[in-house]
Amino acid sequence: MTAENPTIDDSEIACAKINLALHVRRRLPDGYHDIETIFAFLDCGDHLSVIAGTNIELSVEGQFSDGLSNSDNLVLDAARLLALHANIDAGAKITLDKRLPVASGIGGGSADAAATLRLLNRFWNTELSLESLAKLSEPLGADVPACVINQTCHGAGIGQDLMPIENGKLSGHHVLLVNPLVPVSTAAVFRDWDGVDHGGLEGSDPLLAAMAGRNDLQKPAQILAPVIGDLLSELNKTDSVIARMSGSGATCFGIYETEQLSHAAEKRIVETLPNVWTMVGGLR
Ligand SMILES: C[C@](O)(CO)[C@H](O)COP(=O)(O)OP(=O)(O)OC[C@H]1O[C@@H](n2ccc(N)nc2=O)[C@H](O)[C@@H]1O
Ligand SMILES: Nc1ncnc2c1ncn2[C@@H]1O[C@H](COP(=O)(O)OP(=O)(O)OP(=O)(O)O)[C@@H](O)[C@H]1O
Repeated sequence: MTAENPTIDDSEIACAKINLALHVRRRLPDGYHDIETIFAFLDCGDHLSVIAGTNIELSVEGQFSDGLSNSDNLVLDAARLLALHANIDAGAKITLDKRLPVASGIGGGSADAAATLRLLNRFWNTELSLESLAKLSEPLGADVPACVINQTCHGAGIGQDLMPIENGKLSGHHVLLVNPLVPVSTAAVFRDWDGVDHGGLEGSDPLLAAMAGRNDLQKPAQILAPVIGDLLSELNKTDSVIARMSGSGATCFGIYETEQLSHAAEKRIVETLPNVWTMVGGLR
């Protein structure tokens, strides 16, 4: 067993998260916001692996490792949180292969923290249920519990009141992610939200609810990163059933009925837009 050739038990995918719709309802006294959202997850993302070690250590590699710390990282926060909670003096040498752009609205650090909890829960035999891991993860960030659950969920509160939902009409669809390689700060985007409650989500089928919904953070994000408008306009020219910004941006996604259509859209997008990062995946 090596980090280069991990067995399934020693590795975990930090699946990219998208917000099929994101309605901001209210600013809270602590500066956070009540939202209503539908989280969905791709079957691809960052890769984590672990081997035995005396201390909890992290090494970061991969396309987006530049500038990411191996000492101040959500992966380490998650590992320490689990060790403390389980009251164990365990070590782990973790490797993070960073494939998702940083500060991009698709989970990133949140998905890494969540994957760390699932991975170490197996590696250390701490045997917490997924629901307990999700609860434990709340202090790590608003998106982390949903990333722990790692399946389509309705989210309320600050995004941590979760209800898993069936994929319904979304089943079998594929997703194209497009990021303009411009980092966007989540806090800055929430700060510029217009402060108006435009209403909640309607309907229970995630695809239909998403189609009827919106992303209230698009406007403020697009002021910070105008290129979001170009991404959406190009995605809308493909065969997507929905094209929308995810989270606080700047990543936008298209949803397609087949894998073939998602790859055709990716080809078109990279031919049209210079300097974008793309990823295609199935929905979990
Ligand atoms: C935009 C979303 O990605 C949608 O799923 C999330 O709401 C953000 O989740 P996240 O990145 O895990 O957020 P955190 O790391 O907890 O918070 C980053 C910053 O975003 C703002 N924030 C986040 C979540 C929320 N419901 N309201 C907020 O106002 C706060 O200013 C906070 O300081
Ligand atoms: N493992 C990690 N991967 C990415 N960012 C991390 C990680 N650990 C800590 N961070 C910090 O978290 C910040 C937010 O990055 P992240 O990629 O999680 O944002 P995001 O994609 O906007 O997430 P979300 O969709 O949850 O809002 C970064 O500026 C980075 O410094």
